[in-house]
Amino acid sequence: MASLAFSLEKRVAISAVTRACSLTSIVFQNLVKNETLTKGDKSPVTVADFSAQAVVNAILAKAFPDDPIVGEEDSADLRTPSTDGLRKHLTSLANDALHLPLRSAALGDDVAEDASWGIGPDSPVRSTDELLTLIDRGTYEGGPRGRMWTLDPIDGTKGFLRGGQYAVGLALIVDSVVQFGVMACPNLPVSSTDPDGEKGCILVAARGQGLEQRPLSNLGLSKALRQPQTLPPLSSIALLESLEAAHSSHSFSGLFSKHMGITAPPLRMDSMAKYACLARGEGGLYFRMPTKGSDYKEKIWDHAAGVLFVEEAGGVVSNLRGEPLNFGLGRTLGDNHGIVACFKDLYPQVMEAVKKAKEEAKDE
Ligand SMILES: Nc1ncnc2c1ncn2[C@@H]1O[C@H](COP(=O)(O)O)[C@@H](OP(=O)(O)O)[C@H]1O
Ligand SMILES: [Mg+2]
Ligand SMILES: [Mg+2]
Ligand SMILES: [Mg+2]
Repeated sequence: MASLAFSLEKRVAISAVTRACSLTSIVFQNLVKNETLTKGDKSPVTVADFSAQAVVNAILAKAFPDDPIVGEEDSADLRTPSTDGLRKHLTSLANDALHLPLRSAALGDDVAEDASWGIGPDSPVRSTDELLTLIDRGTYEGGPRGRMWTLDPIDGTKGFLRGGQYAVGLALIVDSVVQFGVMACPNLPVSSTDPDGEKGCILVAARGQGLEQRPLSNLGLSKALRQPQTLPPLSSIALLESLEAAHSSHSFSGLFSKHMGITAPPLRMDSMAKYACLARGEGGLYFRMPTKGSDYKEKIWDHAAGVLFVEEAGGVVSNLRGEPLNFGLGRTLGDNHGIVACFKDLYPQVMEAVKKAKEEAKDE
């Protein structure tokens, strides 16, 4: 990334998501069962989701005080007497992450942190009330105009709980277009060709400036990423999809794969790490189809950074009608017509197979 566009956003965002990851790892190692709540929509949320949102929002609030934030979590469930213990734990986790030593320019100027963002050992201690208020900075409604951040403090909470893939995802949207994004994936192998090797990476992209990856263990080590430029044979393509059958129809993706001529088994994993994998050249295709009868609307924080990564890596993302995803409709992507992301050259074939799979599904 040679250009200076979004260089401050990049330093701030890397600082924020890596500090959030330090606390999610600690929580995973000491996971206390009664610190996982079930939300109104029946999905899980843990003390790590809330604390990570507080940390990222605290840093954004200092560095970009005028920018609104569309974040997944809010503090309502934390303001009841039964969550006293959880609130206390959140307060210590968030303060510990914000007080970690400042990372200096020795790592490289583009990741050097700044004490004016309210971080480092000398930064103030935040009270529980302040942290709950910071979580609620994420309640912005979104919309078509202006600058806004969108944050998923833990994407793939189910993956996080089972020791699988999860991500901390943060993106900057300007006038409905995702311009900048970061994604930290603590359980993702640094090298796709060495699945048993070092795990934990952060991917960063700014529109028009490409995609890069750094190991979480050494933020100074940046590597540019691009999808392979030549279309791989269909026999080597695997479809990336949710592990959770309730999040994406596995039966429809099976039909679709048949019409595509994909023979490899699907690559199922939790979270937006699927976008990171695709952008790194793994799989070749990411597919998401609402289950029958579902009225779920996709959330902007689940897709913003990932869509930018795939586009910067030379791929294409659309809904299953062939329309681009619209990040200017509010907190959701609007009516849910599924999502597909793939190599550009593969896209016409993909849309043809979607059409055939839809026709076949109609007859079932
Ligand atoms: N019925 C549903 N259909 C599609 N996505 C859903 C869903 N219920 C929850 N999700 C979203 O799926 C995300 C996880 O993505 P994936 O299925 O690719 O692992 C969840 O993010 P969180 O874990 O941040 O809540 C949640 O936003
Ligand atoms: Mg959630
Ligand atoms: Mg999510
Ligand atoms: Mg989440």
